[in-house]
Amino acid sequence: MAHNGLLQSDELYKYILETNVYPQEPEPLKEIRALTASHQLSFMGTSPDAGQMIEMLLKLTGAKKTLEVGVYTGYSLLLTALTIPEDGKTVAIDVNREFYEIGKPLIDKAGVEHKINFIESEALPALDKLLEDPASKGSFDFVFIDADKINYLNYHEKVINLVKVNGIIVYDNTLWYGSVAKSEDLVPETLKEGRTSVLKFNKALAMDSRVKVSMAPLGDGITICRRVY
Ligand SMILES: C[S@@+](CC[C@H](N)C(=O)[O-])C[C@H]1O[C@@H](n2cnc3c(N)ncnc32)[C@H](O)[C@@H]1O
Repeated sequence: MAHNGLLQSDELYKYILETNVYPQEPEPLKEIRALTASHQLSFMGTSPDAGQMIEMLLKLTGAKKTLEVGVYTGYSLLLTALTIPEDGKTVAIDVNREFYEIGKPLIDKAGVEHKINFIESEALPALDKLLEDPASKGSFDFVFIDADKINYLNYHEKVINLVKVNGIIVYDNTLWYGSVAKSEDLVPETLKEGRTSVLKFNKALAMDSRVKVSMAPLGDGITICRRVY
């Protein structure tokens, strides 16, 4: 989800984007970002600075088999498909196919659609289905969660069993526009529900011995988890 200025100063964020995010952003990602900019929910798109970190993690871990929950128009999905190897595969779940169809022509143009298995579904039953398949359990190198915040803890309980030991799970929006660090009376009404979910999630994750976590102030916060056992 895009940054809205609460987390860092606009000047600093602009500096980061202009200095090393935009110059390194691949052309297909620039195109999908531009295409999404006119959509009424464009604030939902993954921030390019968070995307840059995801690309680095995918490369560093040599990720070949990945899972994404929350596709929207496909910025993070296209980034993943461009980054994993030619024989890599990514399973992408979203309840809304129409959003995915907006970006799909650019995914096709980039020639990476053969790496993508898009599943149109509510995420929890789709994850349960994956868990029923012995070949999926503990098999994913990398998981990206970027859907409804209220379910983050539910998603965590599923994907912790889908990702490999030492595999990575990245959660988006874990600083919720910077609202997590503000007292509730200063938080706009529209952010309160998400803030409550994110606060609960962040606290639970910090106590979870199955993962080691690192929170980074990219976009409006990403939490990077490594499955320990
Ligand atoms: C923040 S957007 C994802 C942004 C995307 N990662 C990108 O790079 O542009 C959240 C997406 O999650 C999907 N979503 C929300 N709740 C969901 C649910 N319960 N199950 C599946 N998808 C869901 C929405 O349809 C939306 O497309």
